[in-house]
Amino acid sequence: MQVAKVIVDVPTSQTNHTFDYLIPEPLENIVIKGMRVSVPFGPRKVMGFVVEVSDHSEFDKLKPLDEVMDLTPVLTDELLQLGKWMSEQTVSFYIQNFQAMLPQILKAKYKKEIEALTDVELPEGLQQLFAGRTIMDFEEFIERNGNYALLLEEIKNGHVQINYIVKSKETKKTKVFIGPNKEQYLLEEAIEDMSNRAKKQKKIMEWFIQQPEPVEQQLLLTKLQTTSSTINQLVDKKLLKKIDKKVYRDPFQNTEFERTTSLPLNSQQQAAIKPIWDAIDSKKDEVFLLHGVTGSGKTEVYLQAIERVLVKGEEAIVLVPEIALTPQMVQRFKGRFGSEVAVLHSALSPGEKFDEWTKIHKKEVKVVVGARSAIFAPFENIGIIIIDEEHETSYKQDEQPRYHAREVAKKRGSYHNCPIVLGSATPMLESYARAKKGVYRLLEMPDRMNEGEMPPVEIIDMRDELYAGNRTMFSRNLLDAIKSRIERKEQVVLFLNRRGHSTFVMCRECGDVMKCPACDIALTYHKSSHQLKCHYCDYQIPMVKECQVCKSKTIRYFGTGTQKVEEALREHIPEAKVIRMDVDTTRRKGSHKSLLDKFGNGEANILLGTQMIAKGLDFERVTLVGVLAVDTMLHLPDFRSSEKTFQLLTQVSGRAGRHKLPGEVIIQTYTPEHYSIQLASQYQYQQFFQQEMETRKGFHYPPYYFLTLINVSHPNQLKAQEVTKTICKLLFKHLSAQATVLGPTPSPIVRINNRYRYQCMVKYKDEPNQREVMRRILKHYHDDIYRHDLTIQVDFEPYSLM
Ligand SMILES: Nc1ncnc2c1ncn2[C@@H]1O[C@H](COP(=O)(O)OP(=O)(O)OP(=O)(O)O)[C@@H](O)[C@H]1O
Ligand SMILES: [Zn+2]
Ligand SMILES: [Zn+2]
Repeated sequence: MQVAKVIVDVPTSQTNHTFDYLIPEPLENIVIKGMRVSVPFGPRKVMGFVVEVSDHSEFDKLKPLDEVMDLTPVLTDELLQLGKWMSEQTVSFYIQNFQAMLPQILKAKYKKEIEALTDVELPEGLQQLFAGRTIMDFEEFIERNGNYALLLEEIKNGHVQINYIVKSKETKKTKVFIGPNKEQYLLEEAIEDMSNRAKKQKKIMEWFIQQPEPVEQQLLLTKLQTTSSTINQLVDKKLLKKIDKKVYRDPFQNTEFERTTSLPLNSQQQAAIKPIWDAIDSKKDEVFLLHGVTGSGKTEVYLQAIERVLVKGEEAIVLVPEIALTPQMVQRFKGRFGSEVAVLHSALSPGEKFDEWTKIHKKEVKVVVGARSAIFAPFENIGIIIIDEEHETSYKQDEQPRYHAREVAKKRGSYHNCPIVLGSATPMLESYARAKKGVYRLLEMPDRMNEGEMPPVEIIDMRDELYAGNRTMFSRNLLDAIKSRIERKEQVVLFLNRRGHSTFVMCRECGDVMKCPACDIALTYHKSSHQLKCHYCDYQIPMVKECQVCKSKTIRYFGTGTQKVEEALREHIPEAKVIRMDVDTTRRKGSHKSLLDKFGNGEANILLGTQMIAKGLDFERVTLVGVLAVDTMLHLPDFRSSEKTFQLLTQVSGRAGRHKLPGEVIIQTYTPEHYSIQLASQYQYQQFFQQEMETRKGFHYPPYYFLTLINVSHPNQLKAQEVTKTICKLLFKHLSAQATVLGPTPSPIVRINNRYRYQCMVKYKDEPNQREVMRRILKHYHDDIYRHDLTIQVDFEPYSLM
């Protein structure tokens, strides 16, 4: 008897354990760990993951499982273990974690087919079923009682493969390839016979004499500037032939990647890479923090570390934040490692994502470059994991499972005995503190690659502009500077902060921002009740009519959009050609790249955009970076707002003067004295670190304390509040006396979709049993959650406090 222990796709706290199913005889030894199966569950059939196969069960009368959904496991042993660990860490369901590791498409309904890949005779049992076809439905295989063992064997031998067919436009693409239909000397003869007028035809023929490999028709058309009718004429003459080829959907198919080779490293790069190489060679799961200023050559260090890994026959994962996963970034990895690289990010269609994942699964690639979820790449021989811009908050998933890619990376690192490299110009406070304590190994690259200085930063006090009668969003200096770049045919990057619209209130005379006396957090203006509130504690006051400091009546809420800025630019500098990049202009697929290409080609003077232009861009002619409204970020109700502002300013400034032309940065602000702005303008990471650490210590924030945030929501306000209150009480009772439990407090956004939201925050040093307590709380509310529309979200080490 064989029994499959299955985690079923029914995410509730009462089904969060394995269920036993009998493996029917024909599937014995076929069903193995890591495969998905279809099983009866109550009246339904559901999908489930096999996490173990055993020869006995504590239960009698087992139901048999229905069908296998995969013939090769989709999750490795390591990933199964990892999923279990993640579910414990994040207090989420096992099924959520396993699902999170797979491409979306595998969660949808799809059909499977079996494809014979060879002309060689297959074993009889299979050959019969195929009956001369190359493709057969998997359903048919089951109906006709096909032999699984035989099929598996042939999959292993590479003679057949399973294709997943999704009933939509996401199916595998076929493409028309053109290739020679005759041997080379016959083609040469044919050319001789052609009339002189057939120039176009000759050109194509010459191409295939040079290189006889079939090429995609589309590529041929663009390369040779020819037409499909010309090609068809040659096909009709039987000189060329058309071949239908199944191809992976390759999002970069039309991009050609110039191959690059390793650059000789300079001395600071050498010093940084040496310990990484050592860890690779000695298979040590050390965590490195590579702190290198913008333009210091971190990416080259990554590339050469990966090279070392590939030479050993091992694999590499590189994580890049979504918005930094620009064509320029992809280019650098594809340029160095070519078709060894798979790229995973959210702009890909589900089908494209699946194809990239399949390449990894089939071990056709050795390197994956991708956003957060690429950390689950099903490699089995990892030699290094690199996390670029490690301070980015997008590495934490903000829905269950709320995992942080850095923590998952460390876990995988210790499984594979490989180093982890965290890179940043502005490491997260937590990371730098760990490096200082020796938990991570610190590698510093303080100088820019081009020997250049960091571009000088000028801070403009917008209050002075106001006094001088300038009520526009551009200071006089910024306008002049932009005009001079346009004259000199240089380029400008204008950055506008998108986050934090109209939430905080500031005096335009003296720049004072209203803060909570107990939390050091900007108060948030609530339009509905006309109040100012603190989102960490209960403090609230009516909206003020005049500034508390200078008594001026010029109190304003903050917020401007990119569109407004574009209009204003047109008004003040009519001759400027502007490319605007924001959520609106980049919605269409490929528009991100085409806008950047346009800018790179010099088709515009100014690139105006939000967060998405702050990172990774490297344009030679950009000599001026302007920052329009940093204040919106500085005063978000978030204890990390100073840190985020510092990081952002440093990143944006890093876009200027990266090559031969010297750069300049202009920051406009109403609070020029703020230490984030001051220290960012002087590129003083160390001082910033020290000062910010003091603040965090004083207010009991990370890295001195850990936080846990519990968010409760319900359509009935009283219910949400009551539940939160009870949770606070329970936590107070069951956690140690060292933990502080704050709340219940209304969440910063009190109502979303007619649901009221309350939160409770725990600050603690060490609470080993808090996860157990949280699980018990969730279990306690099981009924309310599944029947009465209550949600409780638990977020350990939260990044978003909204
Ligand atoms: N050893 C080297 N020799 C010559 N040029 C180099 C070398 N290393 C890097 N460069 C070049 O220096 C420039 C900056 O390097 P890179 O983009 O890797 O820096 P970075 O630290 O990743 O920057 P950022 O954090 O701003 O993205 C690039 O144009 C890169 O090609
Ligand atoms: Zn004032
Ligand atoms: Zn407060």
